[in-house]
Amino acid sequence: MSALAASPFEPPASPKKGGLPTTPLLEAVGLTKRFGTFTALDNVSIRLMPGEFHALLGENGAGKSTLVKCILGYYAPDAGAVRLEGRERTIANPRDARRAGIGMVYQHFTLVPAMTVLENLVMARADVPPIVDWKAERRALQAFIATMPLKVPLDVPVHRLSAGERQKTEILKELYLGSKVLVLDEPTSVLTPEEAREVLGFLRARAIETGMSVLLITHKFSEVTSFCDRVTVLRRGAHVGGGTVADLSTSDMARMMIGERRLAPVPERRAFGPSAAIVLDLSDVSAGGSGRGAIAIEGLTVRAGEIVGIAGISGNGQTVLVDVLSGQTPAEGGRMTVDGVPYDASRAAAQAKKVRCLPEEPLRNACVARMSVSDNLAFRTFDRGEDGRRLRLVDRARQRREADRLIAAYSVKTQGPGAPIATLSGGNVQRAVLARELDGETRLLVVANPCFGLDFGAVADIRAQILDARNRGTAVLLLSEDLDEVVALSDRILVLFEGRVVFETPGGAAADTTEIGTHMAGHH
Ligand SMILES: Nc1ncnc2c1ncn2[C@@H]1O[C@H](COP(=O)(O)OP(=O)(O)OP(=O)(O)O)[C@@H](O)[C@H]1O
Repeated sequence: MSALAASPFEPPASPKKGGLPTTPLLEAVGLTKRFGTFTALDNVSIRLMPGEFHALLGENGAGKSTLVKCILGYYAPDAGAVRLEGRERTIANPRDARRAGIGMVYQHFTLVPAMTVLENLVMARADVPPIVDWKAERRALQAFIATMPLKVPLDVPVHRLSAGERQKTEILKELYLGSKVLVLDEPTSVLTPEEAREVLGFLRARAIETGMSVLLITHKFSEVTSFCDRVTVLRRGAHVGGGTVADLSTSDMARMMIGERRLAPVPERRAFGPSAAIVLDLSDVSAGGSGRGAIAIEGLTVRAGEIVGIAGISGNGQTVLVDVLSGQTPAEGGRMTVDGVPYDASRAAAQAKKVRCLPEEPLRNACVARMSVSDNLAFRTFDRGEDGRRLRLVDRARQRREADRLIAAYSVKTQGPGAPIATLSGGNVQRAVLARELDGETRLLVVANPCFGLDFGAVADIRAQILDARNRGTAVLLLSEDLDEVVALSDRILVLFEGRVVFETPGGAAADTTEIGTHMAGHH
């Protein structure tokens, strides 16, 4: 690593946490990371003071994950250094980071599903003895948990926990392991608004109390303004601004993130009367056995030119519903039709009926990670000619032209159509899959959490695309854990609770979110 330059920082934020040391707990100076000829991180510096809650903002692909992966030892930076409490430290791998007291909570869970919370927490320790004294461990852990306002059941296997409980367990694990610097990658995306406030409020209080520093990667300005002291903004791999949150408005931060670029305007809603054709019709559809997440849907219809939003806390049947509609799980009973004809969700039926599906976690569920962006964009059409007829040989040149067109039309940030899709940032994988599924004529579109992990500019783009599809007459079934999104996009909202539709209400301004929330929580 290069010699350290003087750090390019303004003086630390106001000394409101009197008594805390003034040496930064962690300082990354001039970090640069290249992938081939592409510079993902260009001379970026960031400083975390003890007790500070620091937000890391930037569009999808700005370099946020690359920065934290360099700090945590997943990547070796090409230049720059990391200092801990004023001293330069080489963090060559994640284990070094753990030893140095740097922990991270990822968007995706890292707990072992079959093990209990207790087992997960104990086994995560760097110094697990060969023979574990479970009684003593339990006592120690119980004493630790008793001091924590976040509660999780110790003896329940992780796979039985709700998404919110798992997220809390991940955070407790980091605290139990004694992390002094905690990096959180969009931790609230799986939490209800209430849980999000609970978790962030708790961490903020803990930072002030213990001097721990928190680095929060987020796309939600409300989390920055409510919980964070300072912010660092990245754009195209470079540090483009930052400062004390109290001195910045959300439009200041937005401008740092995207410059003067304008957001996609919200398309006007075209009126389709109540007589528009019913496209999707489910009656008495059951699937998923009798366990958690199973569905038993008496009736659900979506008409042409209508967005029907499914609101619900995750784990109430959304995944099984999407799996049934996309042919991943067979329905165990009931009847499913598209345009009045029985529908079995096979690839042939989906193609014939122009049904498209965007599952959640597209990199895992809708892509082959090691294949190129171009191949992934072509999955739906690779064996079809321009006239839709089946081809015997794949037309590579056409596939490449199509990939170039989709990459441009949907602003997918990639080093080129030949790059493996796994090298794209999370938000850009989402854009690529949406490009594939939204392009062309669509009769029925099923989308699950379409804006998960997207920056605010991308959210505006994607929502506009979904509304445009509706205005062209596509029937849209939108499943989202983001209630604001369901309300904003839907013509009609259904609440899914324990696999059943328990409530129906119009969307938009007419929707009463408190009433919807009550039904989501199971109070009918
Ligand atoms: N292993 C890799 N190989 C090649 N390019 C990569 C690799 N990892 C990241 N990149 C590129 O570096 C850039 C920064 O990606 P990064 O994941 O850090 O963005 P991000 O700000 O975390 O985005 P998001 O908000 O979408 O998660 C992107 O253009 C991405 O394609």
